[in-house]
Amino acid sequence: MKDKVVLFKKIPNQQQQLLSEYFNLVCFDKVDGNNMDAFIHEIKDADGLIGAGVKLTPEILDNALQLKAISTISVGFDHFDLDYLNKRNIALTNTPDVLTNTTADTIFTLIMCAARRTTELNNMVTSGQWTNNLKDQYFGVDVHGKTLGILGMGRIGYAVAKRAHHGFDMNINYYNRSVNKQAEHDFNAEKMALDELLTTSDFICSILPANEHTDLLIGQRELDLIKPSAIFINGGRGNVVDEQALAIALKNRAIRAAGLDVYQVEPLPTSSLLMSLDNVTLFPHIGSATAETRLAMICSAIDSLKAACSGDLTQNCVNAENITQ
Ligand SMILES: NC(=O)C1=CN([C@@H]2O[C@H](COP(=O)(O)OP(=O)(O)OC[C@H]3O[C@@H](n4cnc5c(N)ncnc54)[C@H](OP(=O)(O)O)[C@@H]3O)[C@@H](O)[C@H]2O)C=CC1
Ligand SMILES: O=CC(=O)O
Repeated sequence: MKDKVVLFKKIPNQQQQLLSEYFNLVCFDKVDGNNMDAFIHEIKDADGLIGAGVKLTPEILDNALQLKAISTISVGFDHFDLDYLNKRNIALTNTPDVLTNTTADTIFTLIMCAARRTTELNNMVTSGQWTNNLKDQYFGVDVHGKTLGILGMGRIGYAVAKRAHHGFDMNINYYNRSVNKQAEHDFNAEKMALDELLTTSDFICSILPANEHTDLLIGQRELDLIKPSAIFINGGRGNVVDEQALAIALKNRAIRAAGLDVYQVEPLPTSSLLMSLDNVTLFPHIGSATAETRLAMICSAIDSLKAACSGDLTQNCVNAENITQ
């Protein structure tokens, strides 16, 4: 008999068809407060779940009595309680690698936009205020040749460093727990303590995942260490940074500018101070959002779910070592 799988995100028909050939499939285009009861009813006898954008709490998953595997269509998995999944012996798979280059492209776009003030200048043109040759008060700063400090030299950090080093002649510093020998070899990257990286970098770029050690890693004390001429980028997770303290630092020009794709609360509330600042570029969490990459993520998530449901935990299973077969 086929395993029962509940899909909780709209995916293209072709990929949905693939899933239904392999599994007994139940589909939800999305799950929210309006259809949570129906979703909970369907997961009661499900073997697998696949989707994105829903925080599947222990309270919800307690209803899924025979669940073997969850496949999240994202590389980040901080919206799951891993200890709980381990206790329940539920495998969790994610989608690393296929989104690395696209996310690095997005992060580099933020670096460029923040440095060259593209949002501010675009608004100036479209509001009809471009009436003369621009004075130096509108000039940006160079990116090439500067020092980039990367928080989180993992897959995406490495891909950002590659663009920065080879494309823009940037010096690369990084903060990580482990040494990234590849980055040190390929880009002459230097591993540093956090404080040293913050005080010496012209661009600081966080691509850290959310975990208990990274929560509010960049608070007021750390922001105070950043050079007033420096630019702060966050493409990892919003809870790494004290967003209110960052907004105040930007407002006071204690930091030149910022480029953000992720926030403590998403979607970013309209009441956020960040919304009223002209020295910040705000993206709506679109790091991996190209047509090609989102499709690749869906395909990867399907392959990993098939593997995990059949007992093969070698494909992108983040808690393989805690699952007993
Ligand atoms: N904006 C967007 O749309 C996207 C955001 N992301 C985010 O980017 C994150 C990174 O993705 P990816 O590069 O593939 O993941 P990796 O696991 O390859 O990289 C994460 C890096 O962070 C480091 N790290 C983790 N915890 C700490 C810590 N406490 N202190 C210092 N360093 C730490 C890790 O090294 P070490 O453990 O040795 O310290 C590792 O080098 C994802 O988890 C996700 O949250 C990903 C894709 C798209
Ligand atoms: O934030 C996106 C992800 O894939 O993680």
